[in-house]
Amino acid sequence: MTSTSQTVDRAASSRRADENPPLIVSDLTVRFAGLVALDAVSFTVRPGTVHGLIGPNGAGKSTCFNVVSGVYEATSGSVHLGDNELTSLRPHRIAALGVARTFQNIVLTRGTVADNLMLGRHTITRAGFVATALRLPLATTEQRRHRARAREIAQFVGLGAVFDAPVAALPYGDRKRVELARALCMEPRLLMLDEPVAGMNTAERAAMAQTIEQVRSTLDLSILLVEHDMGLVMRLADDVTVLDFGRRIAAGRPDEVQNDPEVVRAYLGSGRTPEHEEEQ
Ligand SMILES: Nc1ncnc2c1ncn2[C@@H]1O[C@H](COP(=O)(O)OP(=O)(O)OP(=O)(O)O)[C@@H](O)[C@H]1O
Repeated sequence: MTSTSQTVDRAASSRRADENPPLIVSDLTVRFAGLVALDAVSFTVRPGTVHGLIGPNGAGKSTCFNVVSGVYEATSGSVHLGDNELTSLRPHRIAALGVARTFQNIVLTRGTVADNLMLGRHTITRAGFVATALRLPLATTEQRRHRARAREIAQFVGLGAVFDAPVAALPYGDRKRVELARALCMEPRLLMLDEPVAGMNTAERAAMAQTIEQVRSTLDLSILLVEHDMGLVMRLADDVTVLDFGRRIAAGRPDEVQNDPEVVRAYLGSGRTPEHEEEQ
């Protein structure tokens, strides 16, 4: 383990054991006008595990992400992070409980890597806006502490050398890493990764997979992973839930669901197979 991951690890292990609760999705239903995007979907992300949420296009994966992070309202059902019911909360309250997400289509083009990572720290900054703007001593000390932590996290995901560089100047793969680092800067208990390797070339995918493995083995958090690259899901996930037309059609270990006849049928119906999803 590198000295950077030891530092990041120390911060994570200083948390209490009960600070990594399960995410429990129960009978979640979302309707848009006449369309049922999610139909009584249930699954649990066990603490400290990687849970893959997969399915063909339009299966309901993003809808599920959007409900968990508070962007969409559930029609019925519930989402709990430990004892906390998330379905009635606004996105910033859910983020404050330790749920951080990355976005499929990144739009990071402004500011430096450091600026973007400090946005992630914002949810856990105690000093108020006015105190920070007036550069009051306590706020200045806290800002310095947050910046040091942001730099550690940048180093952890391999962005240490470009910490002060403008995001717009970075290659695509590194911008996806900024998105991951921004989410990690929120010190999440649940990290939701929405297609973390979409649009990447083979080398970038392999490097990102390694980084996610390192995040998982070093930090005390759970990961909910939506990804079309089945190779990545099979490599990283402990459990997998498969959706099709908003319904859960299979759940279990990656090797179990990959060979499930209903999963194969769903992917064949969509014109792809689970094994070949990454080649789309
Ligand atoms: N805001 C919305 N308004 C109306 N329909 C929506 C909305 N968001 C999603 N849908 C519909 O809900 C269904 C599920 O979409 P969703 O984006 O959740 O699927 P997905 O599994 O994430 O697909 P992909 O892999 O293509 O991202 C689709 O039929 C989609 O058109």
